[in-house]
Amino acid sequence: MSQAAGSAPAPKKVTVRSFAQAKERREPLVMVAAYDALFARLSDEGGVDAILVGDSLGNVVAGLDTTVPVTLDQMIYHGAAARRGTTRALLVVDMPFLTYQVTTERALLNCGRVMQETRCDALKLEGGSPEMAETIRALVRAGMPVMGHLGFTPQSVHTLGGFRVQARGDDAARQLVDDARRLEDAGAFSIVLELVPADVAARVTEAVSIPTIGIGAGLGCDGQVLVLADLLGLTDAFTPKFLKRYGTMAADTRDAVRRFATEVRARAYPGDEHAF
Ligand SMILES: Nc1nc(=O)c2c([nH]1)NC[C@@H]1CN(c3ccc(C(=O)N[C@@H](CCC(=O)O)C(=O)O)cc3)CN21
Ligand SMILES: CC(C)C(=O)C(=O)O
Ligand SMILES: [Mg+2]
Repeated sequence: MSQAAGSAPAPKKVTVRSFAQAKERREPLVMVAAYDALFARLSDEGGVDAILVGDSLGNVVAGLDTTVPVTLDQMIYHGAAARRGTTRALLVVDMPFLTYQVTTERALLNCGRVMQETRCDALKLEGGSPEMAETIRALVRAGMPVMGHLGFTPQSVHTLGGFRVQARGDDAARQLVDDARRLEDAGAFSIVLELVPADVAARVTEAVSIPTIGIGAGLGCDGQVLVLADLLGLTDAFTPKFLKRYGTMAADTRDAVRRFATEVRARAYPGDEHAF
């Protein structure tokens, strides 16, 4: 395709195919979780490969303790907003609790609604049971790309007994490898590995030909994901070991609000230059 003189080449749109190629070429994949057009656009411009409309929006946006109460309508609202800010990155939407676990038929209908109403590129589902694999197989057959999610699966926090590292020990590690192979066999194009020992995540990554995206899973994964608000330093009460903050936006925001308040109270804002 021709290119206007002087303009930078248009970055190629990321697809599930380019995800597979990244693993073959050993090029790390970069994903962030973002929930609206504003932060999706900034992430897209920052050059991420994928934007996840995560159900972590329950924690970050809605002030909940877990992702369990997040609804399908909420995911659709945020997914459609994030779509409007995303041009290059692959847009993935988390399916929320109980919208895909009951029957394969209900999963197909709910996932289809999310794809049609948000125009996202793919969906993410938690879990690696044989039942979940069969649901994923049906979704992929119907034309819906699926990213899996293993290790700590936050929608099961109550049965897992808290926010804890998973697959510690040889039996649990073997189980995780089996689950990952089952998801690959069912047609998942990628797998998030959350809160897993680094050596176990590396074993899983070697055992499957689809890319693994880690969060609290070490350097041996094929890519990394963080919640954008966390990496920006907006969520300063959230302090898991895996988190590295690349910004100080919580402090920056409080400071900016304080300065605005100070200037309003001092009648220093608006100045003549801000008035008509
Ligand atoms: N803002 C935000 N960021 C996230 O990464 C995130 C959410 N929300 N909500 C959904 C899930 C929940 N997540 C969590 C929540 C708590 C821990 C946590 O407390 N981790 C301990 C593990 C302790 C252990 O077992 O050793 C840690 O120190 O990392 C980790 C991930 C990740 N996801
Ligand atoms: C942390 C990522 C993987 C996620 O599932 C979310 O943001 O909801
Ligand atoms: Mg999630």
